[in-house]
Amino acid sequence: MTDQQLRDLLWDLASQQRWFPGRGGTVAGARAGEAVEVHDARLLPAVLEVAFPDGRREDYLIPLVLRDGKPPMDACDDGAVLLEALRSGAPGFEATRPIPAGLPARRFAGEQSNTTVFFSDQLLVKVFRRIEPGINVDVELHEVLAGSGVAAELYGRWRVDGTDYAVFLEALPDPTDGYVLACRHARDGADFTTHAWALGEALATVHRTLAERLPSDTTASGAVLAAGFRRRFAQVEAEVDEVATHSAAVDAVFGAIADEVVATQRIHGDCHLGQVLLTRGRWVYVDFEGEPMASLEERRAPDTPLRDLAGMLRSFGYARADGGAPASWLLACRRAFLEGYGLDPDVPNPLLTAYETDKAGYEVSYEARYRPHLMRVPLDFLSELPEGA
Ligand SMILES: Nc1ncnc2c1ncn2[C@@H]1O[C@H](COP(=O)(O)OP(=O)(O)O)[C@@H](O)[C@H]1O
Ligand SMILES: O=P(O)(O)O[C@H]1O[C@H](CO)[C@@H](O[C@H]2O[C@H](CO)[C@@H](O)[C@H](O)[C@H]2O)[C@H](O)[C@H]1O
Repeated sequence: MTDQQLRDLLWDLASQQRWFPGRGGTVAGARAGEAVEVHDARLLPAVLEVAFPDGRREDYLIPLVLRDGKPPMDACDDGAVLLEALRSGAPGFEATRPIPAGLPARRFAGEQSNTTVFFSDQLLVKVFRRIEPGINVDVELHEVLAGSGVAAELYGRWRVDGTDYAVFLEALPDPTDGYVLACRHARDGADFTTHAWALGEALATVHRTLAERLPSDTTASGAVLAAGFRRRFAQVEAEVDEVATHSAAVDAVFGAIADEVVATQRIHGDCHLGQVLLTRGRWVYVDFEGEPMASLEERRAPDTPLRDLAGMLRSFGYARADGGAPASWLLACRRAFLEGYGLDPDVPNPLLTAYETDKAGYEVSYEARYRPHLMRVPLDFLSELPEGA
C-alpha cells in the first residue's frame, strides 16, 4: 500500500466513525507499525495524523486486518484477530491471565470515545482511538486496582513502542449503568440510598488502593486550588451571561478554602454515575482515563480525592432532575454516599463544596455548548449556594 493509499483508506474508515472528531481537520500524515501475523491474517497498527486549523495535531489509531483477496478492514470489525493476537502472545500483546480461544466477537454499538469489542460475555478489548505516546492511564490504573473488587480485572494489553494501543478487561456480568439506574429510581421516587452508600464505599476502596499502590507525597494548597477554580469560572462567565448572578456566591465559596492544605494522590479523575456499573449486586468503577480534554500529564498528576466525590455528588443532582424527584431524594443520596465513603455528612466541607461548584461551572459551559436544555441543572445548583458562603 502506498502512503497516499494508506492516508485515503484511514481517512475513509475514520470519517464514518462517531469517535472521530477530526472532520474539522485535514490529514497531516499516516503511518503504520510492524504488521503482526495472526493465523491467516496480518494485523497492521495504522495511525492517522490529523492537523487542525488552530495548530493542534492528533493521532488516531485504526488497526487494520489484512487478508489475502479482501479489502483491509478496521480490526474492531474483525475482533477475533485481536483476541487471538493476545492469546498467542503476538509481538506487542501481553496477557496477564490465561486467554480463552475462539470466543465470538461483538463490537459495542453505543456512543464511545474509544472502541470496545466484547468476546462472548467473558472479556472485552478497548482499542484506544486518540493515542498519545506513553502509558495509558486506563491501563495503568486497571493494573494497579487488580483484585480490589471495585474495577474490572485486567486480562492484558497491546503496547507498541511504549504506547498503549488497547486494554483487555474482564467483561462484567449483567452490567447496569449507574446513571440509568439512578434516573429510574428518581423517576419512580424509589429509594437509592443503599446504592449511594455502596458507591461511596466502593470509591473509598478505589482511593485507598490507589494511595497504597501508587503513593504520592504531595499536597495542594487551597489558595492554588482556588486560583485555578476562579480562572475556570471566569471562562464560564465569559461564555454564559446567566452565571453573572451567581458570581458573588461562587467567589465566596472559593474564598473559603484559601487556608486549606490537602494531601493529593492518584484518583479516577472523571467520576460520575455514567462511569459505574452494577454487576450482580456489586458496584464497579470503569474508564479511568480521566477528563478527555485534559493532557496526559494533567491526567496522571496527583489530585485530591474530593474531585471524584464532587463529580459523583453532581451526578446525583442530574439524576434527580432527570427523574423529577424531590429535593429530599437528592439529600438522602448525598448523605448516604458520603457516609458510605466514610465522611460525616453533617460536618461542613468547604473544599468539597468548592469542587462541586467548580464542576457545576464546567457543566454550565458544557451544557451551553452541547445540551442547552440541561443548563438549568448546574445553574440551579449555583443558585442554591448561600450568598456569603
Ligand atoms: N468491564 C466492563 N464490562 C462490561 N461493560 C463495560 C466494562 N467497561 C466498560 N463497559 C461499558 O462499555 C462502554 C464503554 O466503556 P468506557 O470505558 O466508558 O469507554 P470510553 O473510554 O470509550 O468512554 C460503557 O457503556 C461501559 O458501561
Ligand atoms: O462522560 P464524559 O467524560 O464524556 O463527560 C461529558 O459528558 C457528560 C454527559 O454525558 C457530562 O456529565 C454531566 O451529565 C451527566 C448526565 O448526563 C451527569 O451524570 C454528570 O454528573 C454531569 O457532569 C460531563 O460533564 C461531560 O464532561
